[in-house]
Amino acid sequence: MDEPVLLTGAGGHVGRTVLNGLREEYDWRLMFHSQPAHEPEFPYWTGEVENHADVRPAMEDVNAVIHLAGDPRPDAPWESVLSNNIDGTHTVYECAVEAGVDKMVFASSNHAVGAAETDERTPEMYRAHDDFRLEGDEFPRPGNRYGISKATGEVIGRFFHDEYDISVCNIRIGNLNEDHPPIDYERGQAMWLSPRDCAQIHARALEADYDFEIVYGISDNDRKYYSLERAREVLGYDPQDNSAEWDGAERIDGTAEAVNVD
Ligand SMILES: NC(=O)C1=CN([C@@H]2O[C@H](COP(=O)(O)OP(=O)(O)OC[C@H]3O[C@@H](n4cnc5c(N)ncnc54)[C@H](O)[C@@H]3O)[C@@H](O)[C@H]2O)C=CC1
Ligand SMILES: O=C1O[C@H](COP(=O)(O)O)[C@@H](O)[C@H](O)[C@H]1O
Repeated sequence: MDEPVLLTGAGGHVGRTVLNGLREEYDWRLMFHSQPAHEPEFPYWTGEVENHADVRPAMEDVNAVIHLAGDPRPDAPWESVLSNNIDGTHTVYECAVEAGVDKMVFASSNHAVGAAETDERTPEMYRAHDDFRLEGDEFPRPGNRYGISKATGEVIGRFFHDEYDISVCNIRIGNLNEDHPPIDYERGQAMWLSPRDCAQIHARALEADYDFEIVYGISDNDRKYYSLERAREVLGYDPQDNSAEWDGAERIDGTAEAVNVD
């Protein structure tokens, strides 16, 4: 893709991971919440994603958007997710279609289906021998208000795709909080997304052809309970990492390849 790509939430953890992995690959436009500490190497804008006047100028000449900005806290209060996540995502879509953007990649979350992890299924579903999988075509089942906001973001995308024909890929991101799998946390190891797999799935989502998709964004973890089939089939995603290859913060085979964020 030669045309500019807008990255919202560029200063956050996922944003820095995507940019770090794909810096050379795209003509980036960045959106930050507030003035970044260091001068960015790409054109950038600052502001609130729920504010049309802040977002619209950043969309000019943009072909695709990776929309990450929002409140990422699973325990975020309703007022915050309503404004930052739901209203913000609606405004980003509105500005995108006004500007003629072709493609939106939206940071959805495992929490859009968090309540599928029932007492009956857990903790077995977090273990490698268990073959339960969520495919991505099931009805959302959020376990908190943050999850409601992410499921709503997917539905907002459905509307804008059907009404305005923008291509939409919702990536239900698992856990990208460290550059190694979470320690002593089976659920987190099951949904770990390594930094390089994070960069790859976003690149594939920018390059692939699709109408409206929901895929899971995790590494190829032995413990997984999210299917990677749709991401492989539609995006050509080919994850390189697996939380089972790690012992705590160290790779079992001793290689130190991968994966720093900054
Ligand atoms: N880190 C993870 O493991 C996961 C993250 N996600 C999603 O990925 C996205 C990025 O998450 P992280 O980078 O981890 O969070 P983060 O908090 O590090 O980054 C979010 C960025 O969005 C900005 N932001 C928040 N509200 C804004 C607003 N109203 N207007 C403009 N900018 C705003 C923040 O200032 C921050 O720079 C979020 O949408 C989150 O829900 C989803 C699943 C897992
Ligand atoms: O959507 C998100 O999910 C990750 C993983 O969830 P957790 O319940 O295991 O922490 C979370 O850490 C991140 O903040 C959130 O945005």
